[in-house]
Parts: sequence; C-alpha cells; structure tokens
Amino acid sequence: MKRDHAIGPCDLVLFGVKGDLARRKLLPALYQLDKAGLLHADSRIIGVARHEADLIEKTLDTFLKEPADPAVLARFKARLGHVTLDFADTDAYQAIGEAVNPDTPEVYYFATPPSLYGDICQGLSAAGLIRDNSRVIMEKPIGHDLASSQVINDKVDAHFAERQIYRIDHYLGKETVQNLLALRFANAIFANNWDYTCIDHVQITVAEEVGIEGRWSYFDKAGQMRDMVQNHLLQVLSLIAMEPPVSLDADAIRDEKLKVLKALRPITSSNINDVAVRGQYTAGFLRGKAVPGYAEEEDANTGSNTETFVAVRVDIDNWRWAGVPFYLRTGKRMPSKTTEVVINFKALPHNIFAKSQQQLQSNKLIIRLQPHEGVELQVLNKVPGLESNMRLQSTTLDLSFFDAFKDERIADAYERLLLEAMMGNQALFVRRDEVEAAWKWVDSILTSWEQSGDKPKSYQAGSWGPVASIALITRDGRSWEE
Ligand SMILES: NC(=O)C1=CN([C@@H]2O[C@H](COP(=O)(O)OP(=O)(O)OC[C@H]3O[C@@H](n4cnc5c(N)ncnc54)[C@H](OP(=O)(O)O)[C@@H]3O)[C@@H](O)[C@H]2O)C=CC1
Ligand SMILES: O=C1O[C@H](COP(=O)(O)O)[C@@H](O)[C@H](O)[C@H]1O
Repeated sequence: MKRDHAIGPCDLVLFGVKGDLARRKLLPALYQLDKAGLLHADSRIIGVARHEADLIEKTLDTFLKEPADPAVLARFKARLGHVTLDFADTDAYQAIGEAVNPDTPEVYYFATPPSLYGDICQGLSAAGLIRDNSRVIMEKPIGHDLASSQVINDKVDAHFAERQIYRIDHYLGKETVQNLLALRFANAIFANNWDYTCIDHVQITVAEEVGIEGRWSYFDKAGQMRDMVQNHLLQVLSLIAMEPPVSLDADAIRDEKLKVLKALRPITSSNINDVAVRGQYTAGFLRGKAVPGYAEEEDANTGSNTETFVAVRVDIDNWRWAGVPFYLRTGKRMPSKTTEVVINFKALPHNIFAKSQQQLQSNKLIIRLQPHEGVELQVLNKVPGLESNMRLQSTTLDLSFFDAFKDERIADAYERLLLEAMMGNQALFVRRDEVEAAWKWVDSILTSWEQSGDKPKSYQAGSWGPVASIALITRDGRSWEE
C-alpha cells in the first residue's frame, strides 16, 4: 500500500480485543499497517477487554499469513496498551483516559456485540473521552431489523456526530470492490453501456465454503440475510447500480448508493415465493471431507429455522435499471469460495451469422471479487480458417490482478478501512440512512418468510444451494453462472 505521506499520530482504542474479529482480522491488519510504515511513531493501540491477556504473539502467529518480522513486532508491541474493563460498567472508563494521549485524536473501535455500543458511548462520554476529533468505528450488523438498528444508532448519535461515525462493511475495503468504481467510471466502454439498453441481467454471487465457524450463538439469531445480504451484498449491488457520483467524496458516493437502496422493489408476502428462496445446509462433503449439517454444528439447537443460504431476484425501480433483474445468492458450505459479479449483456437485435447456424452468445463481464481477483470479458471472435462460413467462438479477455499488478500486495480489507478511519475519510463507510434503507427492504422479506410459516429448504453442504434457487432463475429463462 503506497502512500505519499504517513498519517499523523492517532490512538486506536479497541473494545473487544480478545474477540474473534480483533484477533483474526484487526490485530493482523494493524501489524501490516505498522510494517508498511503507515502508523505514526506516536500512535498507540489500546486493547480493552474484561480480562488482561498478552496474546499478541500467539494471535499474529495464528492469523498472519507470513511469519512476523521481529523488528516490526517489537515496534508493534511497544505501541500496545491494555485496559481491563467491563463495558457495561459505565462509571469505570477513566482508565481509558489514562491510557490514551490527550493531545492525539482517537479512534474507538467497537468490536463487540452491538448491544454494548450504547454503554460504551455512555462510559466514554461520562469520562470526558469524546472530543470533536474523536471517531468511532462500529461493526455490522447494526441491529437485527430497522427498529433495533435505529435504537442502536440513536444511542451512538447521542454522543457522536455522523461525521465522527464509521460504520464498517468490510466488503467496501476490498481492493476489488473499490475497483468497481474504477471499472465503471474510468472506462468509457463500460460507462456508456451500463443500463437497461445494453444489460440483460446481473448476478451477484457470494459463496462461502466455511460453515458458521463456531459462531452459532451469533449466527443463529442473524442468518444469512442479516449476516451477508443486508450489508455486503446490498453494498456491492449499490456500487454496481448507482449513478455516477459527482466526485469521490464520501457523501457524493453515499448519496448515490442510498438512491439505489431506496429504489429496490419491495418483496412482500404477495411475491416472496416467486423471487426469494432460503435454505439451510445438511451434512455433506467439501473437498472430499465430510462436514456436519447446520443442525449438528457445535452448540446447535435442534429445530432452528435460520437460513444459511439466500437467493433473491432484486428489481430496481428506476430509469437505468427498468426490466433488468439483479439475481443475488449467498450461502455457507457451498462448493467453493467465490465472490463475483456477472454482467450479462443483451443479445444483439439482429444476427447476420444466422445463415451459418451460428447462435450469438451474449457478452459477459465477469468481475471476480475474490479469490483469483480479476476481470474477464467474454467476446465472440472468428475462429481462424478458410471455410466460407464464418465460425464464431466465445473467447475470454482475462485480466488477473496477480499478473497485471505483480509487484503490488493486495491488502486485507481491514487494513484499508482502519487506515481510512484513522485519516478521517468516510468514503468506504456506510451512512446511517443507507443502513436504514437496507434494513427496510430486508425486514419486509424476513417478515414475509416468518408469516409464511415455511421452513428453509435443505441443501447438501458442498452443493450450490436448494433446487428452488435454480428454479428461481430458470423460470425467467436464465441460469446461474457456474
Ligand atoms: N468475527 C467476525 O468474523 C465478524 C464479526 N463482526 C462483528 O464484530 C463484532 C465482534 O464480533 P466477534 O469478535 O466475532 O465477537 P466475540 O464474541 O468473539 O468478541 C466480542 C468480545 O467482546 C467482549 N465482551 C462482551 N461483553 C463484554 C463486556 N460486558 N465487557 C467487556 N468485554 C465484553 C468479549 O469478551 P469475553 O471474551 O470476555 O466474553 C469478546 O472478547 C460483532 O458486532 C460482530 O457482529 C462482523 C464481521 C465479521
Ligand atoms: O461479515 C461476514 O463476512 C464473512 C465473509 O467475509 P469474506 O471477506 O471472507 O468474504 C462471513 O463468513 C461472516 O459470516 C460474516 O459475518
């Protein structure tokens, strides 16, 4: 990650430092920023948790993709501080004041269950630790529906202004997700063909190989709709569908994403069976290894109706996307980790190759968000040869990021997001009105499912989801990209 200048000093106070997210993602990301020389010499990282624990070496050993560099590790460890605190004890936050530098702006990172955000804000406020240049990073999902998200946001808003609040959606920190802006708005070839006149439909797939990774108590209350669709998939959809923002400023981009979220056609009891499918995995095989079903996962309760798979046809009721469905699907325990967007272009109005029995396959733009990051454009070419009938073949212009940008390291999303928050740039963070518009749309689906009394459809771990998800797209005369 190249930067013209290092950022100024900034203290990061990490609530929930012993939790899964902090250990798996945040501490390794902060180490990488330090290694890249992007943390100011005076910046400190203060972990806050119920119990003291010196876990940094073990954490980095487990979660860094390479062995830690001893010199960087020593510098990194010297920045670390610890405060022992029960977050609910809102009178005890003075200890944090003693750990941070009063002359330095601080970023508070809430890597805790959202039910604690209100207490943490109150504790910080009571201790006089919220200043004009303080910022707060909040993890997703914020709440479990619109009403509960409003309660949490209100509690935070009572202490921080919107310009100080950084709502994380880590997909926005992924290089390839940021590249959607470059692809769309820096290339005339796409910018001028990006609407109902040229595009037939769009598919967004976020398939995960992992199951719920020991997070039953969280996941069973959330399900794939709240865990993935409400945030990551709708954010990616918004970037694909939004109008050109007037600039790259945070609010210019967020205003345009919001318009898309507000234009999503509601899914209600009257149309849910035609446009949405939910599933739950049963035992199966992944890469030749037997894996348990959702109901047999560690800590599982029997009879859970929580969905681990969602497929949905989304219609955007605006001028640009009239008649262009967006098919979204995401699930746990699918055959491979694949996150991609496929833009399927329309068939041409007339086929001059029809005499030679050639069907013209429509162009496709495949944007591989992860893994094997890259962009693929499928185009028809003439097969070389002297035959009188021209033979056509679909060929691929394939750009792999690893080949094209060999010398660049692809930073983890959390590195980018931590850095942006420390620099005070909100462009890659979600504004409150976006969160609420997304909840409003998702709530209607969840309520309709609840009212229907239907259970999620089963799919075997290691498959592409319930058969009904295939029917969802084939009834429109289309098929999922495999
Ligand atoms: N893990 C992930 O991959 C992702 C997580 N998130 C979000 O990040 C947040 C954190 O998730 P995750 O790390 O998985 O959760 P964990 O449960 O692993 O971590 C939460 C931490 O908060 C601490 N904590 C809870 N209550 C208190 C309290 N009253 N006082 C002090 N400490 C407390 C826990 O401490 P103790 O260990 O002592 O109980 C624990 O270490 C959640 O909002 C989640 O939705 C978002 C995306 C991905
Ligand atoms: O936010 C979450 O994201 C992960 C998937 O993230 P990715 O970067 O690996 O694609 C998901 O597994 C988890 O359940 C969810 O909370």
